[in-house]
Amino acid sequence: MTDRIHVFSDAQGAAEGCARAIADRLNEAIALRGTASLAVSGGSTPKLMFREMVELGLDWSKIQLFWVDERVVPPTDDQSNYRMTRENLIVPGHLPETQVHRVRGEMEAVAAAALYQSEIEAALGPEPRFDVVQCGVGDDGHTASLFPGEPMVADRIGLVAALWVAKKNQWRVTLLPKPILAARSLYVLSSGADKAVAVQSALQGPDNPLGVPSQMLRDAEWFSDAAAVQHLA
Ligand SMILES: O=C1O[C@H](COP(=O)(O)O)[C@@H](O)[C@H](O)[C@H]1O
Repeated sequence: MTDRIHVFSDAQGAAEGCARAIADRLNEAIALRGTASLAVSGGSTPKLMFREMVELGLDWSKIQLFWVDERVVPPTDDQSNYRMTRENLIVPGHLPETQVHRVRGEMEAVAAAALYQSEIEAALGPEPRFDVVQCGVGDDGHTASLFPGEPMVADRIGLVAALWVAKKNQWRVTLLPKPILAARSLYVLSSGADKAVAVQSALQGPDNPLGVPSQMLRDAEWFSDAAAVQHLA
């Protein structure tokens, strides 16, 4: 294991470690540039991290919040990444709505992706560099909404895409690798024994980014509990 992998005894510890690292990088960006940008992932893993971020007292008036990916569902839907973030970070942390740049999941997917890209470009320019991108890893090795077999994992030009994810029977909108890998700090939060095989494949498996899209995160900094890294050598 390398020093880029931070291992904690449990999911709460990993979430706190990741939250603190994110907060430090955002505070540094604010001190340097007066503003900061953060793109977060969805699913369920970031909930603990968001609750910790609320406690850290960040100056959200200076932080622009984006998402790594979104399910194309209304913002009130149980599956909405925005809804999960709203419940665990935006409302309890009193984030100003002006700082929140959500994917319009209630729109048709291609139009939602185009609108999201234009919102990113308006905030960060045509070659966006988020101060922090926080990714997750699915138990199948996906990251963002780039699932195994998705050729867009090789795209190094585009910023945002709409894509049909057959295994989820769902449209998604996702950041593409270029803006993810261009982040000033790229963090991965992964916890739980159900992630152990995916984490091992991502970090130490034979090179196969098409089959294991989270391999594109090999140079990122990882925050994991012991269960998720149990197969790492
Ligand atoms: O579908 C998604 O899954 C991944 C992993 O979610 P988790 O709940 O297993 O941690 C997530 O990173 C992504 O944002 C989400 O849309």
